[in-house]
Amino acid sequence: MTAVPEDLAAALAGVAGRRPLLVASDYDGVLAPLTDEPSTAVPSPDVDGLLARLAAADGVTVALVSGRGVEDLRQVSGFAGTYRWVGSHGAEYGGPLAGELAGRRDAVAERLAPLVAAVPGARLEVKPASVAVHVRQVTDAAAATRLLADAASAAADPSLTVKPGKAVLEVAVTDADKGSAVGRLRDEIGAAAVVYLGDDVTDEDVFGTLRPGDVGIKVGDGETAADHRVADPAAVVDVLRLLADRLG
Ligand SMILES: O=P(O)(O)OC[C@H]1O[C@H](O[C@H]2O[C@H](CO)[C@@H](O)[C@H](O)[C@H]2O)[C@H](O)[C@@H](O)[C@@H]1O
Repeated sequence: MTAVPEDLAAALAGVAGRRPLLVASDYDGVLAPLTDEPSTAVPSPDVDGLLARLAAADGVTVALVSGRGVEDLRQVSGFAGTYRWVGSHGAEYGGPLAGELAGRRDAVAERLAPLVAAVPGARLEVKPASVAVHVRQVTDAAAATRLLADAASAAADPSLTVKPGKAVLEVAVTDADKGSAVGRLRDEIGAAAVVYLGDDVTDEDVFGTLRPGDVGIKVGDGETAADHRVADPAAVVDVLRLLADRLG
């Protein structure tokens, strides 16, 4: 158990009385520690219970906002609570994606596959609205950097959105972003305040939209527009527990 930084504890105490309250979180690197293989990135056993406690509080909505597709996120997380599920960096919002996107995504995958196949350890992940080039298991750092640059060049097309992340580069066939998705949730719920936790570049799209009285929490190192920071997913568990305790 780690101590929640004092300024963050005070901010959580401030937000705990506001309703409706939206508590939204990224998944990988926040609710689940990063792993070499995406299918093994599972949360600590406490996380679902804490999220469920938050979601059970009157006037509180819990949302999972991930770069993963929603089905993948449901499976890998094993979460069973009543949450809002937003996947594919916001492209999957309130239901599955239009089928016509799959053809465009497959064309991107076809373009990137030979580049990935040429680099030992690299992997291509085909998701509902994007293709991700993973280099976490590429041992040659220069080859990994080159591959990400080559993939970005191959995806230089105004109809595509390139999203860099942790040991990954995603090429999306929509221009959805997490900031717009959280804004949409905020409006839909009429949220008086938002708590958002994230660790990666794509989460900065959310931190940049937060308003006075909201609580943005960056997990781990790196530049951020968030006002608060904790070290890792273990510290996130403590933050969720403190907030759940505050909500009663
Ligand atoms: O928005 P998130 O929920 O954080 O999802 C972002 C991406 O997460 C996954 O990749 C990342 O986590 C993997 C498992 O720990 C890790 O191996 C990889 O290096 C990370 O980039 C997922 O595979 C992607 O589809 C998500 O977009």
